[in-house]
Amino acid sequence: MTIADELNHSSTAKLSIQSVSKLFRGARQTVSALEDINLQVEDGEFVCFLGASGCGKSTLLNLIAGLEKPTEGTLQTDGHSIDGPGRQRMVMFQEHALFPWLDVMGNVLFGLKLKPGLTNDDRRELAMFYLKLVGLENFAQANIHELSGGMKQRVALARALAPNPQVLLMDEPFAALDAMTREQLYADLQGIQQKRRKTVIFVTHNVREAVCLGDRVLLFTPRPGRIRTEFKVDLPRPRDINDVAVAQLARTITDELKKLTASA
Ligand SMILES: Nc1ncnc2c1ncn2[C@@H]1O[C@H](COP(=O)(O)OP(=O)(O)OP(=O)(O)O)[C@@H](O)[C@H]1O
Repeated sequence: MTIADELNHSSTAKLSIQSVSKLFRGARQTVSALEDINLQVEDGEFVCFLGASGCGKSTLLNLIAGLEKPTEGTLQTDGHSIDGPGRQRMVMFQEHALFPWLDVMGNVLFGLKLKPGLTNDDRRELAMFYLKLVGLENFAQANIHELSGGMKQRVALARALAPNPQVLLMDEPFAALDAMTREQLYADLQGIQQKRRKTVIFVTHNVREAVCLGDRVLLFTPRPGRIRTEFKVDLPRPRDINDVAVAQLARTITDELKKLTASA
């Protein structure tokens, strides 16, 4: 791909998960982290995984990332088997996992290191494009320790987006931030998704966050981890987390989650 292709075209892919189970076998016990997971995610769809601790949300995200292998079943993007990590599926974690010895630009460039067919100037242009997208164009030379928590997560987002992955995997990316910073990031993330549409899997415990961001919210229950039901979110965008309609749907989902967890 040329730099023009990179800038003008945002890659995305369908995700297909069929009959996936995951067992963690330990010396003393075996944990059924996921059982019989079937899921189709459309090109450019934003899907939130919601559920209590230990119901397998992160395990499923790690399987999609290729960081873990399923015990049974198959995972594919656009018909291609997922059998290891790759730059088509980038992960963003709760802790920014940035390199403190590199500046902001260096961190975003790191994500582009393995991208073939680009000159160093191309890579810098791309990195700057993504820093602008997350509102950090004036901080390219800043040190990581000079940034606030929200700014660090913006750098992590720019780094994850820069290789132009088909799928963006976000594991509670805003959980450690204060409420006001989070609200700003909800708005920004929706804006970014409008400009650079990706297939997004977003893990959260926060029901309102899921309703604010997701096209679809999947509810998980534990032991064994299963997807029990789903809600389509048809509210207009951009959504505000304090909006009455968001709060109402969040209430309905919370009630359902409580029922499911009690019966699990
Ligand atoms: N590497 C591992 N080895 C053994 N057990 C594991 C491993 N990873 C996860 N588990 C177990 O699998 C189950 C699902 O864990 P997972 O982290 O996927 O849940 P989760 O829904 O993401 O939880 P949380 O919301 O707390 O992050 C849990 O019982 C957990 O203890």
